[in-house]
Parts: sequence; structure tokens; C-alpha cells
Amino acid sequence: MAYAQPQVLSGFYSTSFNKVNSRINQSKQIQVCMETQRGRRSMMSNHSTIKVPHVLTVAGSDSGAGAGIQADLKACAARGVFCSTVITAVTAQNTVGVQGVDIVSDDFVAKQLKSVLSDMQVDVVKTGMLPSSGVVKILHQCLREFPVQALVVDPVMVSTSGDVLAGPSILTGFREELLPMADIVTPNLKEASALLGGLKVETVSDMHSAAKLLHDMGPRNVLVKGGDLPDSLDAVDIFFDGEDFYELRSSRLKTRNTHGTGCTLASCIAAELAKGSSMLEAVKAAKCFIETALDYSKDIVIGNGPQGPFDHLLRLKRNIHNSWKQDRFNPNDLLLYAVTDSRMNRKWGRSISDAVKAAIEGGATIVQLREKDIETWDFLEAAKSCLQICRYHGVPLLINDRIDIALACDADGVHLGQSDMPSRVARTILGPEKIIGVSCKTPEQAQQAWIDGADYIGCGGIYPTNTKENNRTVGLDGLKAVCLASNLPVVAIGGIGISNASPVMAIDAPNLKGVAVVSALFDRECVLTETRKLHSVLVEATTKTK
Ligand SMILES: Cc1ncc(COP(=O)(O)OP(=O)(O)O)c(N)n1
Ligand SMILES: Cc1nc(C(=O)O)sc1CCOP(=O)(O)O
Ligand SMILES: [Mg+2]
Repeated sequence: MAYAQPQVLSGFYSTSFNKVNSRINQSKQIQVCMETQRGRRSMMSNHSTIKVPHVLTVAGSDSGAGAGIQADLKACAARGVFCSTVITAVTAQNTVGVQGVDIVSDDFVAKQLKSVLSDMQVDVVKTGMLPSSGVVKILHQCLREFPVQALVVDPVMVSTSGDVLAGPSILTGFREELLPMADIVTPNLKEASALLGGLKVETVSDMHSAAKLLHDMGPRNVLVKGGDLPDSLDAVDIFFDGEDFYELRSSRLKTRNTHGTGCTLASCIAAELAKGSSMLEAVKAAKCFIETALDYSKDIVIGNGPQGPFDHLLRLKRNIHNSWKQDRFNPNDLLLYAVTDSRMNRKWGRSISDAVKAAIEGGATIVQLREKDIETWDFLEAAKSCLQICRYHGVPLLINDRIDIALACDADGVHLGQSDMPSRVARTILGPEKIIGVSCKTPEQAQQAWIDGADYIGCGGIYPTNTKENNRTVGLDGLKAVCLASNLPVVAIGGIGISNASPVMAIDAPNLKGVAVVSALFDRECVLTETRKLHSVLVEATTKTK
């Protein structure tokens, strides 16, 4: 049968989802969003109890923690779902391969299953490595005794390194006992072929046929994963729900860090089902998650073998970048705080990133992107390139107003005003690691900023400014009052430059850590020279006050 060729949509993440109606031979394109999560059911059962979505994984342990139980735990954590574990085997493995397997006895697998299923309100069971037909039988019996909302079967047989994890003896158990109970089965090409008695599954067309034949064995849905398809520029998976075929395509990422993608995909599907998604939504969300995590992790190096793990929680790289810092925020970084302005950069014909680079080379100790009149797309692109420059120099990068941009580029934090997103809300969105600065003109606002979990205060306008319209000037007295009332470090802003920075720094408040400046750096011909000059003034002023 010939199938319509879907086109790959371009974008940040490019997964496309193509419905191929098998009966009328027409195709329909659906864009998969990165974090699809629809059909969420209510988790509140009564006043004080919250039913937490719960996946039980029945799988093997991977000592290298890229796949198996460890991948399942991380995937569920990343998707916001509780995960309990029944361990069927313990493997000694790393990025090179599998060095040993110790199989847990059938009786002890049964014991673990009963412990969890009899007590813990499991929503979805996900299976991975099932090393014997005995384990398949036990699982089948337990699921009859303790029915769950859905069963996701990842028919693990061979590890990514090519090592056999479950022999042919379990094929009958899969075919006769597990697949008929499954809501979805997620084989790769080799597993689909093994389940189908050695049938050739080597092309997209073969994948369609295999999905259909596997569906005939009883699972309600089939996802044949084409990650190993030869000569394919795209990663293509085929989803079949018994009526329609869907081709999921995403551009193939060049990375060695793919160990555990199968386990993770199945766990994400299970997690989304546990949260109440439909099967189609769950598969789409899982595929998007994998794509995001692989892209994020493409350059990380763990182990010396050919297949490394990836970062399910999207945090490892950031921690490495931040390792130059002892603390997540050092108040001394506020000394020379450069705040960008797109109008000024346009006027002087330079890009935002060139302006930031010059300011840092001149001695700026922290940078804020304050881009009031550019498109979101341009803001994000500029933020990404500025972040590279800032990370290279060990200078924190904050984003003015736009929490979404800060999150999207993984900036070090945000600066918020009194009419922006409240800092206590921003803290819940950004988490404890990000830096949050808040603009304050009064002692009351300064106290509130501390209560709300901010890290520093921006106090101004110290002098009149043309950069911010209708800005109230609080003067040096206002600055002093804010500093006195504040438990947080303070940076002064508004009309400050080389000629008047010294009296600001001389107000005798130990928590005044520096000055924030826009026009005195960026509305000048040479940003580097002006920043250098201001830096000398500040160094001299702080030496005097010591
Ligand atoms: C360091 C610093 N302090 C104050 C401000 C002003 O923030 P806000 O009051 O939100 O005004 P806008 O900058 O958004 O116009 C700041 N940006 N940076
Ligand atoms: C962005 C901003 N916030 C202020 C405040 O008072 O909170 S004053 C200001 C503008 C600062 O620009 P310049 O250094 O060119 O005067
Ligand atoms: Mg603001």
C-alpha cells in the first residue's frame, strides 16, 4: 500500500504528526506542541486529599541509569507523575554495553507486584524488561486481580548496545497474554519483527503492515518506532489505533545520547495516560518530550561508550554552566549592571549581542536585556546569543519583564517591576535557582520584595532619566530609605553615569552594591570605552567606602 508522504514542519522542535486515513488515502497534518497535556481530569477527590497520577513500571534496573527503571523514574518525574517500581532484573551496564544480568526470581517479582498493586492506587502499568515467560504470566495474573486504567507494553528484547535482555521464550507470553491486555505496545523495528515471527520490518511501508499485524494480536493501539530505519533523515514512528495510521516525523538529531529513549517514550505515554490524556495525545506529548530532551542533551558527555544517557530533567547542562559560581547569586555581581535598550542599539547600528559583548569586555558584571519594542521571536534569538556570550564570560544574564523568554532560553533570571508579574508568582514559575530582581521606590515595596522571595532590589530613579517615561525620581534620600529598609542587596538606577555614580555609591549603605545603567553605556558611540570608564569610577568609589 502506498502512503502519503508528510512534510516536516519547521520550527523550534519540528515533530509533525500526519494522519494517513487508510480508507480514503488522504493525509491531514497536525502540529505537535512541545508539552501537550489535554484532557486533564480533576485530581481533587475531596477536601484534603489529592489523587496523584501514578504509573507502576515493571522493568529491569540499568546501573548506568540511562534506561530501564531509572529512565522510567526520571521520565515520570519530568512529566509530573508518581512512579512506583517492580524490578524484574538487575543489569550491570554502562555506555559501552551490558556486562551482566541478574534475574529477580518470579516469586519476588510477584511479591513486589502485589505490594504495590494491592495498596497504591496505580493508574497505569508500564512494562519494560520482562526476562522470563514466568514473569509475563505472573504479571498477567496480577493485572487480572488488580485491574488498572491502562497497560503500556514496551516489548524490550535487545538493549541499544545489541545485548539480549529477553530471549525468544517470552514471545509466546507476549503474544498470548500481554498484548491482548495492552492498551498500547511500542516495539522498535527489531522487536516488531521478532513479535511477528521474523517478518521483515525495514521500511515505513513495512512499519504500517507490522502495526496492522500487531494490532491483530490484541493491543488497542500500536506504535512502531522507526528510530533504526536505515537511510532516513527523519525519525519516523507509525501509530495505529485500529482505524487510522499516523506518521510521526521529527528531524533526526545528531547525538550519541540516545540510550533509554524507548523506555522513556513508553513511560511518558504511561504518564500522560495517568494524567487523563487520550492515547493519541499521550503519544504526541511523549514524542515531543523525547525530542526536547534529546536536543537539550545532545552535547553532554557521560561515559566513554558509543551510547550515552540523556538528561530527562533538562538541568545538567545548566548546572555545568553555573559551576563557576559558588552561589546561584552573588550580590557583588550588581556592581556594574548593564541594561540594554533596542532603540539605542538601533540608533548606533549595533546588534544586541554586540552591545552586550562590548559591555562585558568593558567590565559589566551583570546584564539585563530590556527590549521593549522587539518581536518575541527576535527577543528570544537575541537572548540565546547573549546567553552564550554571558556564559562564556561568567556574567549572569537577566531578562526584563518576560518570564517566558527567560524560561525559553534558560537565562539566569528576570527583573520585574511593581506592575509586572508579582515576584512570588514568578518564583513559583522559575523555581528556586533563578535570580529575581524587583524594582522598588519605597521601603514598603522593599520589604515586600524580600517576603516574596526576590534576590535583589532595583531602586530608582535616582536622577531624572529620558530612558523610562514618566519615571518618578526618588533621589539619593529615597535610595537611602530603601536600602535601610531592605534585607536584600540594592542596585541604584536612573540617570546614572560616569559623572554622578560616585555620590550614589557614597550614600553609606552597605547593601547598596552597584549601579544599573542604560544610556550612559548604550547611547554612546563606544560601549566598551564607556563601560571601562564607569567601571573605574565604581571600583574607586567602592575602595573609598571600604
Ligand atoms: C535593575 C533594574 N531596576 C529597575 C528596573 C525597572 O523595572 P520596571 O519598573 O519593571 O520598569 P521597566 O524596566 O520594565 O520599564 C529595571 N529594568 N532594572
Ligand atoms: C529602566 C529604568 N528603571 C528605572 C527605575 O527608576 O526603576 S529608571 C530606568 C531607566 C534607566 O536608564 P538610564 O540609565 O538611561 O537613565
Ligand atoms: Mg518591568
